[in-house]
Amino acid sequence: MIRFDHVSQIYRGTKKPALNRVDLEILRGEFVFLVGASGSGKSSFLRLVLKEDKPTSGSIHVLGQDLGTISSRKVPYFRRNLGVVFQDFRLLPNKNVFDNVAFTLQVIGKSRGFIQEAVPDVLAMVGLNEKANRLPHELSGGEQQRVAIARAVVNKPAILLADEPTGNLDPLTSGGIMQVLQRINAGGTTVIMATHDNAIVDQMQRRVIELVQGEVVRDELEGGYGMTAEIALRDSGMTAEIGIPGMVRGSRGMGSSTPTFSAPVVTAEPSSTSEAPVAPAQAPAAQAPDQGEPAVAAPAAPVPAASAPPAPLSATPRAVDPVTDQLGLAEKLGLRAPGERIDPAKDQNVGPTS
Ligand SMILES: Nc1ncnc2c1ncn2[C@@H]1O[C@H](COP(=O)(O)OP(=O)(O)OP(=O)(O)O)[C@@H](O)[C@H]1O
Repeated sequence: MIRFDHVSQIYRGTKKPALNRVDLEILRGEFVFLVGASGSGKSSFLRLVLKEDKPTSGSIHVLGQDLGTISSRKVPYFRRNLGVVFQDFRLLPNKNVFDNVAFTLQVIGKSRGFIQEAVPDVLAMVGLNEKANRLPHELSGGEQQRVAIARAVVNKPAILLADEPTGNLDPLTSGGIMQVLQRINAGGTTVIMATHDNAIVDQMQRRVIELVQGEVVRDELEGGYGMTAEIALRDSGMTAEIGIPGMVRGSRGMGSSTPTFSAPVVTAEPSSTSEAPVAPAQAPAAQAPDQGEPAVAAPAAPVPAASAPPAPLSATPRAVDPVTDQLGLAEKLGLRAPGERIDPAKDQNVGPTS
């Protein structure tokens, strides 16, 4: 599903590779944590999967396509297979929850009927069906992240890329977000999550790929956060305890005491706009536990497998252009090829009918 062959990334003006001869394969349906100290190359990896950057050397295959040969005209179509979630949510502040999620579908030209069915389904999946008419600023941080996740998966992406999705949330709220991501993964979507959240990684015991200075130093099927990454985390003062409902905090995974390299794991295939993004409602440390965090509805069906608005993944906190209009944002998110037109009739009157 995703294969990196000898991939290196050296940014212009730098000497040290952000990624250094990375070889790995991620199979359909896997849940993978990307861990490593700040600057170890996690976001660079995600940007390459999204074809937001081109590697300096090596080849990348995603969903059977050699990213080196996809024409720029086809990139927006390729990206519709990928959903992306960010630490800072990036919701459209003047649109309600329904319309934030519907926006992705409108941009790719889905019919009003499709939107009216798909959006409530995905909002129920993330536990927000009661809040379809709320504006982002009327939601807690955890709820805003659920909207962002709903938007990312409403078009059933095969792959969900999450760049520190719990980075702005308190531990309890983070646990709720992880439940949602687990549910999405259980529906068959491959999830790749870059994180500094050692407690989540230790608790989930999923595949862990650890990067140190752009090199894969550990690739474990059921790993913990790992000592190298943890030391870096401790030095930065960013540690947390979490509680993922239904999960017992287990012992550390092998390799947590000493970073070891093991061959990439093989797991079984699963069965199966004028608005700028809104910033987190509260600062991470100051945010109170998400009291209104909804109990998430049981998955009625496998979660829709593609497309978040693949917004650019950037290494540093992203500056937001407040004057970006919807058309510009859609193009920027890679949902539409530059110059591609959409039917304006489909762009209007999308919202809950009740
Ligand atoms: N656009 C860029 N131009 C130059 N250097 C870059 C660029 N983006 C990233 N880098 C450098 O590449 C290295 C890897 O950065 P990257 O953002 O991938 O790390 P990261 O593991 O995601 O870090 P963090 O956890 O802080 O988000 C760092 O040394 C960073 O400074």
